[in-house]
Amino acid sequence: MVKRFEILKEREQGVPALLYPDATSRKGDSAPSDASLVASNTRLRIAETFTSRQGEGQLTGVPSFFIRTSGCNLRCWFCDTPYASWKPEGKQFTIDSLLNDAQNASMPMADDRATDEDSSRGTDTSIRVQHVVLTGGEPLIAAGFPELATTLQNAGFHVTVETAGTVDVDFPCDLLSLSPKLRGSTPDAAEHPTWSQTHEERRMPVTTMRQLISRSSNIQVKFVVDSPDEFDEILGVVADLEVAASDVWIMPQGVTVAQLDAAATWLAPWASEHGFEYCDRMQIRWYGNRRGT
Ligand SMILES: C[S@@+](CC[C@H](N)C(=O)[O-])C[C@H]1O[C@@H](n2cnc3c(N)ncnc32)[C@H](O)[C@@H]1O
Ligand SMILES: Nc1nc2[nH]cc(C(=O)O)c2c(=O)[nH]1
Ligand code: SF4
Ligand SMILES: [Mg+2]
Repeated sequence: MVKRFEILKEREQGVPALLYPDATSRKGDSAPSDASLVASNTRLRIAETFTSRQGEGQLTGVPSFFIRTSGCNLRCWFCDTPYASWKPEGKQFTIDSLLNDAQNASMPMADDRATDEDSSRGTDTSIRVQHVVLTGGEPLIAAGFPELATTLQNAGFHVTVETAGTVDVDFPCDLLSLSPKLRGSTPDAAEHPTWSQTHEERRMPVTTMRQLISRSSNIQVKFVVDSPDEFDEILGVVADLEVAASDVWIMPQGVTVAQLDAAATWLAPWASEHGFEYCDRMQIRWYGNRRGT
């Protein structure tokens, strides 16, 4: 099921996690385009768009254009983007304008987002992005989402979808990044009685997740772990989803380097024991917990 990407080979060989060493290394001079792409005036509520490096999972390091839809059907107490869930913000964007923004997205090699590897290249060349990450909030509940994913893919972008996987929506993507929500994600019942119950009812529809997985050519299943009390639930869900251990990524709950470092001491060895990948949240280490990174 897993499609291996060049980036993976590069990472395994210790080569800097960057797909395009210079601006001329990709096909053509401009961003991906396709005459057959579907033009659309459909609008989606978007909390933010930004260009950054993928910070999590199998494509870590890859320059990407992020589109964050606003609104979520869950309420994780730890949600690091409350402006797309608890208190959704954002304006309506047409699919056309999002495609246009993705096609114009580039990352200066020498800006403050550059990694040490980039700086050591001694270049200030900009690179265009070929990867789009559709995230949220919960992207799958946004009206027009399948059309957005289709449009971006038809235009030549590699599309990653970040989702909690609670609704059975059919959409195209190149990487399904599924993050099932464990019981530790449920908000406090006394503080949020309604959302606590709704979240609990919605968070783990295994049959729906299996459907999403069955339609995807490449997957990663990312569990956010706040405590060792969640280990048994992870093992149960991995068995129910029937996914390979190598597709499972164990990610610490946390938005500071101190939290990530503390969690790694007890979480990374457990992941390794079970043959799971460990998912450090590199964007926190590169940029801090800043909106738009
Ligand atoms: C904000 S969510 C949006 C996509 C979707 N709603 C979901 O949860 O997968 C993007 C990613 O951030 C993760 N995440 C959110 N808050 C986090 C936190 N405090 N610590 C670690 N990961 C977190 C989610 O599990 C998911 O993998
Ligand atoms: N750099 C960076 N990488 C990410 N990978 C998944 C993200 C998300 O919020 O879905 C994310 C994000 O917000 N920033
Ligand atoms: S499912 Fe994702 S966006 Fe929704 S509250 Fe949880 S972490 Fe936030
Ligand atoms: Mg994020």
